Amino acid sequence: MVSKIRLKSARNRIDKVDKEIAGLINRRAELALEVGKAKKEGEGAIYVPLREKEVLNNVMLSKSILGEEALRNIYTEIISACRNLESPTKIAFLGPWATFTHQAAMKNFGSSGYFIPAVSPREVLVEVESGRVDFGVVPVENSNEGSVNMTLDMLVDTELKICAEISLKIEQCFLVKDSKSKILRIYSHEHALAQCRNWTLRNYPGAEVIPVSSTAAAAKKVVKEDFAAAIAGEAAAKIYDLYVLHKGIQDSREISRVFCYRKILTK
Ligand SMILES: O=C(O)C(=O)C[C@]1(C(=O)O)C=C[C@@H](O)C=C1
Repeated sequence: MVSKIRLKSARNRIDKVDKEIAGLINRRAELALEVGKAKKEGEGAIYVPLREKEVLNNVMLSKSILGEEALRNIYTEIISACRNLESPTKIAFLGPWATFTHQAAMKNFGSSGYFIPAVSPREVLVEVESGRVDFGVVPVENSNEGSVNMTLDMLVDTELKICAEISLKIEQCFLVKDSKSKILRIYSHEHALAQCRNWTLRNYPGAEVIPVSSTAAAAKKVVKEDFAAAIAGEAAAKIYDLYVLHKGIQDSREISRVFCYRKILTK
């Protein structure tokens, strides 16, 4: 009985706090709109990575029992929504959906905005050059595999400007449709298969390992086929509604990629 009363009382206080938080977020959004209007008058860029860093650092000063990562994630989303309110942001990335480039783009921009997958790094930059999108996100380096030459070759020719670098810790996951099913085939991009080769041999020695064009393509295969698994990032599990059977299965724990995106210099 006592615990029921405590529960009810704590929930009532949560409801009250939520109202206050929602009101404060709204106040913040109104201020962001004001900043946005001032920027449009002065022709300043809506997206200011340095200012966003400053805001996040400022927030991190208030220690939270939620921990740094949780607080950062919450604030990334608040800033993302405010930025998108000032002006809707269009972001092209090397697709398809759920690639690590997509994950890096979301890590940097939050989830507000329009994310548009492109088939190659060249197409990403063409989209930015044409002004159809505001930003492009392309992979430039993978600490395990080295530089992504397709991207580096293009960076020499383009007039676009790098406006941020994004580092992402690659965490490969083993995705299945049914957690109890036997696994006969494992699909993924050749890089991801290489990153998880020892783990795969140890855990699924009899399974056929099949390279496909991307980790997202692997996830799509698993949606359609039985007895199959995909090696892909966690984002793919969310997008394709798959079950994460194992997480962090890459052989080297330190694999990370650096991404950059470039904004058009003059419009
Ligand atoms: O301070 C600004 O320039 C804003 O537009 C506000 C804000 C924010 O929400 O804090 C939003 C977008 C910018 O990239 C930087 C910060």
